[in-house]
Amino acid sequence: MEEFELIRRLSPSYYRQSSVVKGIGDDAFVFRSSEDIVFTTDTMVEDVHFSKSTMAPHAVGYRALAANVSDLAAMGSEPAFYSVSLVVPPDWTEEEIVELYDGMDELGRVFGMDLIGGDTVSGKQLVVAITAHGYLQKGKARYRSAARPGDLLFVTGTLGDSRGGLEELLHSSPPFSEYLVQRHRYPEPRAVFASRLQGLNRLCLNDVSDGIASEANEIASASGVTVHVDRELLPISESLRSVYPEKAVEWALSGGEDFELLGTVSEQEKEELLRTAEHMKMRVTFIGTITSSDAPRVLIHSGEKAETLLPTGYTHLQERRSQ
Ligand SMILES: Nc1ncnc2c1ncn2[C@@H]1O[C@H](COP(=O)(O)OP(=O)(O)OP(=O)(O)O)[C@@H](O)[C@H]1O
Ligand SMILES: Cc1ncc(C[n+]2csc(CCOP(=O)(O)O)c2C)c(N)n1
Ligand SMILES: [Mg+2]
Ligand SMILES: [Mg+2]
Ligand SMILES: [Mg+2]
Repeated sequence: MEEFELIRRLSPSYYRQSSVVKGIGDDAFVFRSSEDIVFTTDTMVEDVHFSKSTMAPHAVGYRALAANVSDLAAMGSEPAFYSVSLVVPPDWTEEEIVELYDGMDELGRVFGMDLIGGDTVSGKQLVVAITAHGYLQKGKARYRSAARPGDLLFVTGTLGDSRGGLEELLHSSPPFSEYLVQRHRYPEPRAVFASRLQGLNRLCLNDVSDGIASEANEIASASGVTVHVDRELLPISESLRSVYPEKAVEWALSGGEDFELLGTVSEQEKEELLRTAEHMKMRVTFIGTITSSDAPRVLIHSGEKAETLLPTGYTHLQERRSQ
């Protein structure tokens, strides 16, 4: 495999976004805009975010882009572009890299996104670093700091399935549940839902990459509020409950990589949010409330009992913290 020939093979033959001025092929990409623009970047590394036993190249590409689209959704934006920096180890073939790009394009197509450039270098492990861009109506970015006392806490889809799927892939052959494996490999970032909510006056959004224990704490800190989560209301799929009954709640809280949206909405705008979800046949579950606070935190309630929910979940570089 040779760098320039690979780039030629990976370059799109046309662009879906009409704002493209100069696509792949010069020193950089150019587009024209009069709207607010969102930029985000997330990276996937072999043997950290996936391994050859958990995911085929197609799913690696799909999920690397899905993680980025999920952050565009969490800002309320409409996905438009992505660029890809690739570190390719010797054991990955050209066909596997092409498959990885096919996986990205499968998701890119859903949102009308264009691949607009990137970089290709050789190295020891596969690394896919994506930067994605989205459009926003002016002033409509959905911040973690937008939660207010009296809001309702909601989450899209179901939680913990991705962690269940990973367990299946690492420890159970054949897997008990194809559904869980699919949810791990092919998450559905909620960008259409988020961009259809641009009419709401105020909305707080955060996407679930590390688990809601972590994401709810980010909302509490950024907004200066207490987030209350009701353990009994967590949306957990039938599959996860039946295959991993003892682990389901723990993984719903801190399994991570669900790429659902966790957010807060006012009582007044709740109905519009629900109507939008129903129209898309997408599950939205209200799982708690927001109250004012001098010390931002997350409380998890179970019947009469309430305890602090700490931001547990996957944290990179954790072993270096004490150094
Ligand atoms: N190495 C870095 N250099 C500069 N900014 C960074 C770096 N890593 C993260 N950030 C910034 O920190 C903020 C939070 O990033 P973080 O990656 O935690 O969010 P996320 O993408 O929602 O979470 P996750 O990576 O778990 O999906 C973002 O504004 C991000 O751009
Ligand atoms: C082979 C393999 N081992 C472990 C995991 C679990 N995992 C890796 S990164 C992450 C959190 C999100 O990362 P980030 O903060 O970078 O978005 C999780 C839950 C996996 N997916 N594959
Ligand atoms: Mg990130
Ligand atoms: Mg995020
Ligand atoms: Mg992210």
